Amino acid sequence: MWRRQHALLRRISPLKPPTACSASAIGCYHASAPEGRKGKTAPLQARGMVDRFRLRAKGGDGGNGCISIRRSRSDRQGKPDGGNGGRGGDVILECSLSIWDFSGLQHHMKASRGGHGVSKNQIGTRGSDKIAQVPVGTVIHLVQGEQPSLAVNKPTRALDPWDIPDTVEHSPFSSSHIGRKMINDLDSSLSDQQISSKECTDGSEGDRGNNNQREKKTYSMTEFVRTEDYGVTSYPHQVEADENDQFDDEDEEFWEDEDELDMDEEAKEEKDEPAIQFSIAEMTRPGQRLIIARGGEGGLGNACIPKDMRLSKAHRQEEIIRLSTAQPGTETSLILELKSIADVGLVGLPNAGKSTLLSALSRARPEIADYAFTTLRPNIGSLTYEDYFSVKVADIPGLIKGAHENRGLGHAFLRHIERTKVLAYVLDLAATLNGQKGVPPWEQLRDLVVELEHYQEGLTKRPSLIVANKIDEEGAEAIYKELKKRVQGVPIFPVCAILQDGVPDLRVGLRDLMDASDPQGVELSKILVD
Ligand SMILES: Nc1nc2c(ncn2[C@@H]2O[C@H](COP(=O)(O)OP(=O)(O)OP(=O)(O)O)[C@@H](O)[C@H]2O)c(=O)[nH]1
Repeated sequence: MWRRQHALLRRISPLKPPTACSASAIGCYHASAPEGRKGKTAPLQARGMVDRFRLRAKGGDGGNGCISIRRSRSDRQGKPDGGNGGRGGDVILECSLSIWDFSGLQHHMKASRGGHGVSKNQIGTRGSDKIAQVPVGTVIHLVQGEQPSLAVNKPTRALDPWDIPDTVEHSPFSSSHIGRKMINDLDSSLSDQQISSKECTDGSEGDRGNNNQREKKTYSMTEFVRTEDYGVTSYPHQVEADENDQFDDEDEEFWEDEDELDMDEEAKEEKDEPAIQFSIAEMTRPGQRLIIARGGEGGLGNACIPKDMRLSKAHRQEEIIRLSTAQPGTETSLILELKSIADVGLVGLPNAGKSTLLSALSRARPEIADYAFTTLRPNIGSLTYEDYFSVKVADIPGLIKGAHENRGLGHAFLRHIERTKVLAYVLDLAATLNGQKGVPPWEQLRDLVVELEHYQEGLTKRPSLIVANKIDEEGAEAIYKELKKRVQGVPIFPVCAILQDGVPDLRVGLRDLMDASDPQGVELSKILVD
């Protein structure tokens, strides 16, 4: 049990889980106090952000077509009247502004299967889709399976009974034309079977066909898209609830893998790494939808199978069985990663006043307290200028010296500033004042630059400025003067975030930096440290 929880914690956080065998500690980040500031540390709370998530998804299998003969007094020989099976549901990710991280997601998601066809030409129900909401800025890495595709809203042709979801409908006619088209589509999809399932990674042919080709022919409103950014999309077959899914437990193979995944998580992740296709898609706009696993097509009912197939009786029987068998849904294994999208990234040691500054600059109200690691997840605020120019500012949890060795909260959150255009180093002028055993601001700056460079080479070359915070504290003025002497090349703004002193100038400074044609980053050689 502990082993599984341990593996789970390792999976969602790059940090080492607590060593004590306490179930209550699961899900908490172990945050050590920064150097020189021991004593007050954040209480361990199970509210850490989940910004990396491993997800396995399976589309619902299609329902089988029905083979049935309807006889009557006047027609002793009878006519085929078996309905088509319904299509399985899709697993869909939807981008939402109201979601912060992946903590609400399930590691395994499965859409429900389509209903089987029934006699009297009744088609099976379409399986319900499974929709999960993810935050804006979600990047998707493909570990295994099919490329996800975006659902694009396009005018579609008139619905025929095959398209109507979630209903058992009477098919008005068993059109042999439709039947032939479906058979052709089915044949082409079977001949193009691709190896997508886990069992087939060794290159041998698998039973699972790639539904994509057939899918594209039958449904014209979906398109294969890679890493492209579409606007709000909608999907006509959406059904949220999956509670009454009578078929959920049927695919045991899929759920059996859960144990395997948890038990050998670390080993498996390492093994999988080389195969990962990084950043295959990004979800950047609210409402955007991405189909990550497709439902399988339903089998054909014998009413749809044309009589004039020129086959021997035995072969015809075989062919009918083949055509009436539904296709399985596709399976995918993904890693979701959250990279916030902001223009300005606030970086600083814990307690430097980043969250206070964010609340002074914007309407964001992050948690503020006088202990280190109050911020456990990134906060984003919006700074709007008089000309309605808007800048997004991200406040990430504090960095400490040695973060690249997994100290403090480590580098886990730096991905949130990877995309920012401008960096604002928030330095605490009061760290060494009033008997505090903190680090002087120029050393804070050096440590931050080293950590950022450890995370990503060249990151500190971005346009940067320095916020010398807590200028209101006694003795801070002298430290500020010393800082100006010791650091060259970037603008420094003295600020008291708590009273909002110097904040208007900082706003202008940030704007100038965004607009500047040749702004500079912080260079280690231009920081004088004893
Ligand atoms: N005197 C003074 N105190 C400040 C100022 N800005 C912030 N503080 C205080 O510094 C402490 C830490 O502020 P936070 O905004 O939580 O600092 P942080 O950098 O977000 O801290 P982490 O969440 O640990 O990363 C709080 O007690 C604030 O009230 C300031 O300008 N002057």
